[in-house]
Amino acid sequence: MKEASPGYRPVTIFVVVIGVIALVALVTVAVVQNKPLTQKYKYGIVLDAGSSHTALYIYKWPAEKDNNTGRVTQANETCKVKGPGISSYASNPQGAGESLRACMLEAKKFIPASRQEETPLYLGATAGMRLLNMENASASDSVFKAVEEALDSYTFSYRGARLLTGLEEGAFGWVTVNYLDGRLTQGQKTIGALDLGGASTQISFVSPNFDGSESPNNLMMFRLYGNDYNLYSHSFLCYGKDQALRQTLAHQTQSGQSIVNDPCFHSKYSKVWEYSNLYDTPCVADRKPDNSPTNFTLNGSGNFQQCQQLIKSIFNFTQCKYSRCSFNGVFQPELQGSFGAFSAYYYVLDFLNLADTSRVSLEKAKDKLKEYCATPWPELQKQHPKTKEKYLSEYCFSGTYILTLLTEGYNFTADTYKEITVIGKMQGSDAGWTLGYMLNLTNMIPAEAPDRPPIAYPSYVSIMVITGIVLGIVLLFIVYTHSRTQCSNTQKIV
Ligand SMILES: Nc1nc2c(ncn2[C@@H]2O[C@H](COP(=O)(O)OP(=O)(O)OP(=O)(O)O)[C@@H](O)[C@H]2O)c(=O)[nH]1
Ligand SMILES: [Ca+2]
Repeated sequence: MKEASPGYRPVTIFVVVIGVIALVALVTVAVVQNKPLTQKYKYGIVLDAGSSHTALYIYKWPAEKDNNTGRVTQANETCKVKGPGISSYASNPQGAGESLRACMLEAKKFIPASRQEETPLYLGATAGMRLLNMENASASDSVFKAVEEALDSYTFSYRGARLLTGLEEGAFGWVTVNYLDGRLTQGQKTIGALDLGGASTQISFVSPNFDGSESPNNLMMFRLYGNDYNLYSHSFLCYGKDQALRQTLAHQTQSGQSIVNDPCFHSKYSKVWEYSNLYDTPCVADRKPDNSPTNFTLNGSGNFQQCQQLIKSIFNFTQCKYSRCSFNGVFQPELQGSFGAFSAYYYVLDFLNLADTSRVSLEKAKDKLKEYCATPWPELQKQHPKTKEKYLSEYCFSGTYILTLLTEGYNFTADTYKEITVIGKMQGSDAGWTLGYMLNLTNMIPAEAPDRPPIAYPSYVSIMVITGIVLGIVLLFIVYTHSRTQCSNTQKIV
């Protein structure tokens, strides 16, 4: 007798083969079709022509998705231009253009040749050039012209060099930190931005009751990813840390003395300043005493409290024509939410180990600074042999200035001080106005939220795979039961 075979008929085998092929095809198409292509990048360059120095930033983003959210990051280690800021080249404008050469060549090496022609290149100048423009407009024009000629000579797509307004500088810094922190796409709570430069300082934040009606000059309106923001921002020219220091020195040299005992510098520290040099800035020029000697000698006395008193003297708290003010009669709405503080806030507070504000309270910061300022200069030099003398000598002043600006100037309290995060880099990108500036000029932050596919890519693939497998099982089950029925029918007939 012949053994009972399963009795698969050719048609059944055909159906199974087709089913398996369809299943494999379904899964393959789902995975292959949606797999991201090998990543290619586009690039953008922004030069930050600050008062103290110029820095070059290269940004990159995936080539296929210009408009995607939160995908632009800094691509390079910041290239710092050797020498001073471009505003120092007033008497040699050509030198300003030439000074950018080394960083521009670095950018040429970094960005693939095939991408260079389409790479936008911007230069934005801030407070140093604002001051030069006030002092000598034709000199600032010449510097801009020389810089433009230099930048236009490279293969990149040069899009202009211009002076940012203080409002733009503050607002783009705010865009940068909120973009990097992923707070813009879904309309999450934003964080305020605190930027401390050499010549100016900015504060920017969203406050619920601020609509600009009381002080329209402080309003920057944005519509980003479908959300509206009324941003408050103010830039204090002459209140960056270098110009603030000059203001304190001007305050102490009003009678043309030849010796100044300065509490913001360490005991046994001494430095000779030329009067003509100190007063060579519009921030203090009109206060230059008559008949002053050529020089004065600054001798440090290292006293935090006295230093704080001295710094307070450069703020004017007496007049305010608004419902509330920070200082110098400038409107400021009530502080709101958390803040990110960068640039010199970071350099200084990080060096002084005061950057972690959740651990180092305002009171503790003051105590530590008191002790730090009281350290004699020779001892400090021994402790930090590698730190640049200029930076090292000024940390007592700078730290005291920061705490005074925040508390007396902007009205931060012990409680709200804890809400300040001191930021160096965020997701690998430096915090500062440059990224926000580029995102704005390249329209990379859409006003409306981009249309997203209803299902995210990983979920889509999972659904396709699971559905395919289920279909396969159902198919096999049908084939199996079908062949069983066939088999028993055959046996019955036999
Ligand atoms: N300690 C320290 N200070 C720095 C460093 N880099 C810059 N500074 C100083 O910090 C201050 C602010 O620097 P930046 O933020 O570069 O200022 P800027 O952009 O040139 O000036 P603005 O045009 O006013 O914004 C200046 O007084 C600089 O001299 C650093 O690495 N360490
Ligand atoms: Ca700056």
